[in-house]
Amino acid sequence: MDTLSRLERTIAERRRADPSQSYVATLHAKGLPQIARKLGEEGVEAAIATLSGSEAELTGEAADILFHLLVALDARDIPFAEVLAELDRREGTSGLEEKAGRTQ
Ligand SMILES: N=c1c2ncn([C@@H]3O[C@H](COP(=O)(O)OP(=O)(O)OP(=O)(O)O)[C@@H](O)[C@H]3O)c2ncn1[C@@H]1O[C@H](COP(=O)(O)O)[C@@H](O)[C@H]1O
Repeated sequence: MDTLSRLERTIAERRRADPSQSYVATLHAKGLPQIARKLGEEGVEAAIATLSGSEAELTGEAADILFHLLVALDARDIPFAEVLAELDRREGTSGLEEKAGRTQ
């Protein structure tokens, strides 16, 4: 099992844990708005690190954003496999075609 799949499984397990013992459970106890807020914050922090952070800082922010994205997907009951399937669907199609399809 790969790293993201293992993390996805851990996050699903920790969802119902004691919030005093689990960061994932703490996020769930605070609700979907907090889960969405953390994902947004991590996105901004990753963007800032892209512009002005060290390689280590951007690597850390990238890990944070993947973690918080998996928490958000789990909270909405969307398997990560569905995201991968969507990427597979786009494979071989130019990003410009994809963009044009979305604006039609
Ligand atoms: N990969 C992660 C992971 N990455 C980042 N984080 C947490 O995400 C938060 C990042 O938010 P910030 O940088 O804003 O830090 P913060 O101010 O402490 O966060 P907030 O209090 O504002 O939420 C930090 O608290 C990190 O500890 C993670 N917490 C957990 N995991 C994984 O999830 C598993 C389950 O964790 P628990 O639910 O705690 O058992 C762990 O074993 C890890 O594998």
